[in-house]
Amino acid sequence: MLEVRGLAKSFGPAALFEAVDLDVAAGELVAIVGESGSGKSTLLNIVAGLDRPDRGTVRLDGAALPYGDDDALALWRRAHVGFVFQAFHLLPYLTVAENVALPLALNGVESSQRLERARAALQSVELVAHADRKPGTLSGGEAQRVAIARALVHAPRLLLADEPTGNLDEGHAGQVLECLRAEVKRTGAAALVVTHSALAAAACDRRLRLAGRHLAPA
Ligand SMILES: Nc1ncnc2c1ncn2[C@@H]1O[C@H](COP(=O)(O)OP(=O)(O)OP(=O)(O)O)[C@@H](O)[C@H]1O
Repeated sequence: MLEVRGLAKSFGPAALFEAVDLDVAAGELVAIVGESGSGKSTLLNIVAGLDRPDRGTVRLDGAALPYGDDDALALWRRAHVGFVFQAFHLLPYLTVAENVALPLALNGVESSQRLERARAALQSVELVAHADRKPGTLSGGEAQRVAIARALVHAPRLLLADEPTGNLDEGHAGQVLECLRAEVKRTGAAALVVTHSALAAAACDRRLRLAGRHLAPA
């Protein structure tokens, strides 16, 4: 479903990576590991349409990302990508359900349908009982499960997670990884998980290492 071919990126004279190839199937979780500074987040950002490659192509369901057109790229990202960040990035002044509904508003879903879909997404991550609370009252693990519900509420084809367990202790990390895995399998999204955590990498179906400017099985 996700098809990356010959991807290259440099900042300045030294190449961060070159000729990166990557395929991710529907419902598959692939971990990207590698030393700090090897370019994992940059690779994720290029696949997300937040950054552009110097060379190479990224295709989703056969369609190439429109890197040459800012407006088309923003629309593509909004419709097809769900993002989970290390620091959750929930808006503190909105309720949990309102946070989860945000991607629906951005994608033009009618307001009458948004709350119902947000509650269904929260049901999937077993947090519907917390729908009316503010994010500040949740544990880290709960906050990240809300972020997973928000990332998937608009049924994106691609789920991208950058250090999703980086702010969690091992117990919460385990719950979040179980949730992430179950949700990816349920929705059939293709998932890329950038991580330094052996626990998180082990929860994925495959592990790839970015090192020496190339991506290879870990
Ligand atoms: N916009 C930018 N301009 C210049 N250099 C950048 C830019 N973005 C990233 N870099 C550099 O590219 C290198 C790779 O950064 P990146 O964040 O992709 O690495 P990473 O493998 O995700 O690291 P970490 O594991 O520490 O998060 C770093 O040396 C970083 O300073």
